[in-house]
Amino acid sequence: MTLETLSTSKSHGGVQGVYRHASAATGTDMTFSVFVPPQAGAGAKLPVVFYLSGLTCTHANVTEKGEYRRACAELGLIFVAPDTSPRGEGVPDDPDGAYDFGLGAGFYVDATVEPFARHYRMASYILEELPGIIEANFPADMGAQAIMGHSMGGHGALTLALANPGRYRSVSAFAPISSPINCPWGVKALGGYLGEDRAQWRRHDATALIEDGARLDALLVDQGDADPFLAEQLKPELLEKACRAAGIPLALRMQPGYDHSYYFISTFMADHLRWHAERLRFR
Ligand SMILES: N[C@@H](CCC(=O)N[C@@H](CS)C(=O)NCC(=O)O)C(=O)O
Repeated sequence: MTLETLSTSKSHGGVQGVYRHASAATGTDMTFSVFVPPQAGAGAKLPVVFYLSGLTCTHANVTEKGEYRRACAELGLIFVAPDTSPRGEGVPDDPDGAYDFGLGAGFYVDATVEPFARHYRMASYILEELPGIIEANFPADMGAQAIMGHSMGGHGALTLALANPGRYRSVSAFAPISSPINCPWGVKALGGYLGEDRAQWRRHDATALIEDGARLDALLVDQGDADPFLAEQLKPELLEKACRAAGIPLALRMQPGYDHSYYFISTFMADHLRWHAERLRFR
């Protein structure tokens, strides 16, 4: 596998890069960004935080607006930001070009329904292929991985962590889709990618996974109370109820006045990275 370097720039003493490769998982080229902090070098292996973005995003949204580099440089964290779907020739999109399905909206599942099953394999990409590429090309300690995400990416972070115990040492989310089987974005996406057998959907729903026995050691979630998607799509109360019943320590911080944007995310990004660093260091 050849990794093509699209750009590298020094930042906060480290290196912010953007890279592209031919993906076996998706059958397309995939682009991602990586920040390597200044602690790299002399054989040091550093913990890795994977950040999964939300609807309409590429790697670029968080890379340009997430304001994670200062904290990663202080804490010695590698920060990896993948794309949210396959893209390119032959990759099917939403039939109406809607923003909430298809391109920019892979939902971090492996699709089983045609015409999406061929390329839309974001779960395999995030869980298997991308970590292998990070391990082979960056000074990463793959025994110290964390995952976080926003909105659709918060759903991705939660579900991938819940379904793969032991893989990630810590999990956090900004405004996650808490229960896709109970909101319009999720019903459309899971139906479109997985078909109408709703029993299959539960394996891709954080709240349902917890109800069905999956566990996390702890969970940090920030949610703006002025987020326009809060009541109809995000529904943190469902996640809160499931965590309470399961005894999962959830820090759900309702943030007054904050919306769904990167102005919100960037405000609390350093808090999340510190929270991850504490759990990545002590093991
Ligand atoms: N109003 C948005 C809805 C999608 C949206 O808010 N996407 C969030 C993630 S769910 C986002 O991060 N957008 C890109 C950005 O703010 O840079 C649109 O129609 O494009």
